[in-house]
Amino acid sequence: MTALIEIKGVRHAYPTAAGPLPVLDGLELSVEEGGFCAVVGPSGCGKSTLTRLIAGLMRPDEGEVWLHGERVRGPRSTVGMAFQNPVLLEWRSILKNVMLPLEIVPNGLKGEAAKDRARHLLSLVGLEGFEDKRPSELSGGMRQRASLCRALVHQPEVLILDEPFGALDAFTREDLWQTMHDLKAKEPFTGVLITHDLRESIFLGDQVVVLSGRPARTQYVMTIDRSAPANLEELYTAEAAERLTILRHQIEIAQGRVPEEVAS
Ligand SMILES: Nc1ncnc2c1ncn2[C@@H]1O[C@H](COP(=O)(O)OP(=O)(O)OP(=O)(O)O)[C@@H](O)[C@H]1O
Repeated sequence: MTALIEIKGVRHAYPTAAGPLPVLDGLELSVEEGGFCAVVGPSGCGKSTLTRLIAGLMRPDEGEVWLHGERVRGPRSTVGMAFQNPVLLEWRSILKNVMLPLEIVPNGLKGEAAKDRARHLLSLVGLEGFEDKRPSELSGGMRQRASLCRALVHQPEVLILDEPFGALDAFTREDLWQTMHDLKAKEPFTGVLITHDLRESIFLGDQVVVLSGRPARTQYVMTIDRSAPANLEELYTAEAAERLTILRHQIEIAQGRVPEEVAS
């Protein structure tokens, strides 16, 4: 396996009226091709900044970001993104919302091929029959499913998910977690998931990275074997409870609520 995403010694500070605000401090991250990395950390530690760096939407002050052996120096169409707010365009049908990236990326599918691709993805997430609806006619969970299809329609190398399930109720969220696993089995991608939900991180990730408080560095990395098909029942095992305890402890360290030596 080769690393598809490599982040090496990334440092970044935002200029503010009060002077530079250091956000990332020597961050290291490596995600293998086909891997799914869940990133957790205290609020405001720099998680979204990390996603913007991977997508090439900004460049770090120091350090390097590599995607598939190429240094990231600008925005890349080979990255798909989905956010907590699905931001679908109300004047377009669900099908046309999903097709949007194909109109923007160079060499995207056109015409019937584009429609077939969008329809295929919508059927994979259980939205067959909703292609002609407007976004406001769908529930929040359905809109988020459509947004996932839109993020994947141009077969991006990397799918970045920034708290995509954060605004959903607990049952819908768990449904979407299972949908993510089904999607990944049929539409393989390399994923980075930003989340505040530790259960989500261990259910979806094969790697969970805990960032320290701001300025963030990589504080702790947990790897999870994903060779067996995912099943929500696995969240109720002793192994899951142990993982959650470890991660909760790491978050407390990151928040400065527990000294590092107490946890180790
Ligand atoms: N463009 C900007 N200019 C100045 N400061 C910024 C900018 N973008 C983000 N920040 C600040 O940088 C810090 C990190 O922001 P970021 O959104 O990356 O954190 P986060 O971990 O994703 O936050 P949250 O967990 O609350 O979603 C925050 O203090 C934020 O206010």
